[in-house]
Formats: sequence, structure tokens, C-alpha cells
Amino acid sequence: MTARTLYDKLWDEHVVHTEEDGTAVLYIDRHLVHEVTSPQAFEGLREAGRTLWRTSSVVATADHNTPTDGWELGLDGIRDPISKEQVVTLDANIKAFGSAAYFPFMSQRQGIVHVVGPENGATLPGMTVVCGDSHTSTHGAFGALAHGIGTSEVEHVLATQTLLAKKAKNMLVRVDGELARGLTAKDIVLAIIGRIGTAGGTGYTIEFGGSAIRALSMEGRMTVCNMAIEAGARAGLVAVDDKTIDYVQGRPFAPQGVEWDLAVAHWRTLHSDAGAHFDKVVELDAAQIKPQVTWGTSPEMVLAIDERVPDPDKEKDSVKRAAIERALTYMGLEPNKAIDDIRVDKVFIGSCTNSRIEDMREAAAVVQRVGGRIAANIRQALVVPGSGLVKAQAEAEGLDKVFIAAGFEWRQPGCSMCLAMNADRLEPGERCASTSNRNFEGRQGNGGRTHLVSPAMAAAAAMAGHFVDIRRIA
Ligand SMILES: CC(C)[C@H](C(=O)O)[C@@H](O)C(=O)O
Ligand code: SF4
Repeated sequence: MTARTLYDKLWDEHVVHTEEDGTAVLYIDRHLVHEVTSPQAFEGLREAGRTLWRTSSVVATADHNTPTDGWELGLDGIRDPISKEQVVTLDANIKAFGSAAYFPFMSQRQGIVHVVGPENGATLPGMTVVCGDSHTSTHGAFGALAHGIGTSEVEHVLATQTLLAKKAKNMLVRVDGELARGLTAKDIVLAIIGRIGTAGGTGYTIEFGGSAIRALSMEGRMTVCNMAIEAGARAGLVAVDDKTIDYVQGRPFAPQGVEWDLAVAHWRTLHSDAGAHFDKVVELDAAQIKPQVTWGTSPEMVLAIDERVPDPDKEKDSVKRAAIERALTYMGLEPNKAIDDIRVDKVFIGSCTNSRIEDMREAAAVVQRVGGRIAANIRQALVVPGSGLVKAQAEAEGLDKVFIAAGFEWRQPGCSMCLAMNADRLEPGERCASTSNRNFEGRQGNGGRTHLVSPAMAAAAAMAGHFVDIRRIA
């Protein structure tokens, strides 16, 4: 048999039918649902008089619109009427159509859908996983074929358990070697995007491999796959190994007993075969990666902490020069400014990229190591765990106390300041060190300025008031 990539295997296992033009009908194992992209899909089902094809595939939660404080007010705490309606509508739809699990607003296991899925074992190796959300790529960390879909596709999957899809090409991003102290998965993925650009992965499914990826925890692998979409690839993948299987074992949705043994035997095959063909291979040396900070309005506008903001006058390509000028103006930055000279107003530690327990630990460790309180120029420093379970675990470890003692706000789970869909946002002109994944204009609030960094770098920026080289602290 010809050698196949992990992506080839996952694809082959789920294709129900392929048309002559290559359009395939793909069977979907897990459908994650949140309140923003599901209302019209359920409405479509209602209008057509349809029910769910397989209720047991649906796992739902509310995350984008939910407030991260004031929970004692209940639904009244959601001030924006459209946000509130989406949360209430999800409740009604899940009640009417059913699901395998629903973690509603304020329930103990509520959280960001991409944190909730894996931690409940709803995301398993070998699955096809979809959600009406571009960061569904996160789940590829488990050796699952996972990608975002649009609202009309959400309806299609709810009704038929299948999706029309065309196979992407195979790309391997291999990161070998050892990271410097204090560096994390976030630095790896930002460095990858800095190298290949936000269109570098367009048309591909990216498998992340190499010793530096192997060395990452499942949390770290999720951080990397989360941002595959920011590199243009709808899906990212990491091969299954012992860490994957250990992480999954014992979670509520994980198989048990004989089924577990059978599943593990299958999961052990979920890696690319030796000699499998990749259409494109990119290699990075982990030892060369430095702490990463984005300076502009696209994730590919990223530099190392010891570099300087670009000077448009040095750019010969007029299109690129214009893009740099525009980004610098929006970001309120002077050309050639040293990255570690950039002062921030707010700090956000959270989002589906970096709100898992390991992220909380890394940030808290930096706060403890530096000691004292957040810098005087920091107007607000938010720590937002990705789920109620992450929050409970962090509190059991006393991390909340570390943050609060230093002047951070310890919030309830949700998407929070990752995007301006709830009360957590930047005011015009405010500058934020953020552990999220997008730094587009207005992403964290109209006129807000986002610098994407790792949790450790964000915590260090909160303590210093400006970006600092985490290697000096770690
Ligand atoms: C609201 C949702 C559709 C969107 C996405 O698809 O990613 C959001 O989660 C984001 O991160 O921009
Ligand atoms: S945390 Fe941010 S990136 Fe993730 S799903 Fe929510 S809004 Fe999208």
C-alpha cells in the first residue's frame, strides 16, 4: 500500500462518496456548536421540518457573547440585546433539538468551545470535528480532522451528518530542536506564521511535526493547531502519541473498557507513514526561535523581542510599503521602535489559543518570579480561564490568588477580550498585550491595538508595563 499522510488517512476513513470533480461527502463525527453561528442553522431545520441526524454528535456551549463578570445578575448581565438573544436562542434550540452535552451560560463546565471539547473528551483522535468557528483547527492537535464551517454548513451537518468538501494538499511543518527557556508553543506558531505568512497554508492541511512539536504538551499542541487558520490552513494536525492517549483517558466522552482498547489500537495508526508524500515541507529550528511579538494588524506582522518595528522607507515593494505604513499608523507606532520599548495599556490572558491550565500556570509563574504588582501604566490586566473546569483547577492550585494579589482581574470563562462581542474590550487607541490569535483592526474593540504574545510574555508585560524578553525572567 502506498504511504499515506495522517491527513490522507483521516480523509479516506471519512469519505462517503466522491464526485468526479473531487467534491466529496465527508462523514462528520463530532459537531461542536456555539451561540453565534447556530441560530440560523436551527431556524433552517425548523423551517424544513427536519430533526438532527445524530443528536449524540452535538456538543454545545455559549462562549462568545457571555460576560466574564457579574454572573450574579444572570442573563441580565448580558447588556447587549443581540448577544443576550443569541445565548437564549441556543438554550431554546438545544432544548428543542437535543444534544449529547450542553454546557450553558454559567454552568460549571461552560467555556470556550475549543477548550470544552477536548477537556470533556468530546474531541477524540481519528474523528472529523466541525464547528461554525474558524478556530476549530485547534482540535487537530488530537490527530482529528477538524476545521471551521459556515452557518449554512452547520445546518447541513445538523441535518445530514455530512459535509461537502474538497481535499486539501498536504503540508508538513517540521520544528526540530529545543526551545530556549521561557519560550512556548505560542512562540513556535507565531514564528511559523512569520515564516510562511498568513496565506502560506492556503489550500493545505498542515501537519505539525518534529521533535519540538513532540515535546509539547497537548495544551501546547492545541495552541499551535489553533493558529493553523491564521497561517491560511483550515486544518492543522499533530500525530497521535502517548501524550494524546494519556490526555484523553478517563474524560467523560472517552471510550471505556474494551472499546477503549480497540480505540487505542486504532489511534496508534494515526500518524503519517514513513515516506508519505507532502506537497510542501517547511522546516524550523526551535533553538533559533526567540520570544515573538506581533507589531501590526496581521498575525504575520511578527518580530522577535530584540527586533525593531519595520521602517517603510526601507521596503522597496510599494504594496508592502503601503501595508507597513497603514499598520504602523493604526498601531500608533514609529518606524524603528524597539519592540521592548512598546508600552501597553491592557493585558489579556485568555482565548482558545491560550486559556488552558498550562497557560494559566505559565503566566502565574512569571508573575510570581517577578514579584510585586502590575506596572502603574497598566489600566487593566484580565486573566480569563478557557472553561469552568480550567478555572476550578487553577483555583485549586492557588493561581487565582497569585494573579489577584498582583492586581490582575480573575474572570469567569468565555471568549472575553479576544473579540469585541461582549463587554470586555479595548477603547480606541488602547494598546494590549494579548494571548489571543488575531490582531486585525478593531478586533479587540474599535481602534484597539493588539500585540499577540504568549501567556508568559503577556504576564511579563503586565509586570513591566512594556514588552520584555522572557528569557531574562524564565
Ligand atoms: C464568531 C466566530 C464565527 C469567529 C470565528 O469563526 O472564528 C470567532 O470565533 C473568531 O475568532 O473570529
Ligand atoms: S476565543 Fe477568540 S478565537 Fe477563540 S473562538 Fe472565541 S472569539 Fe474565536
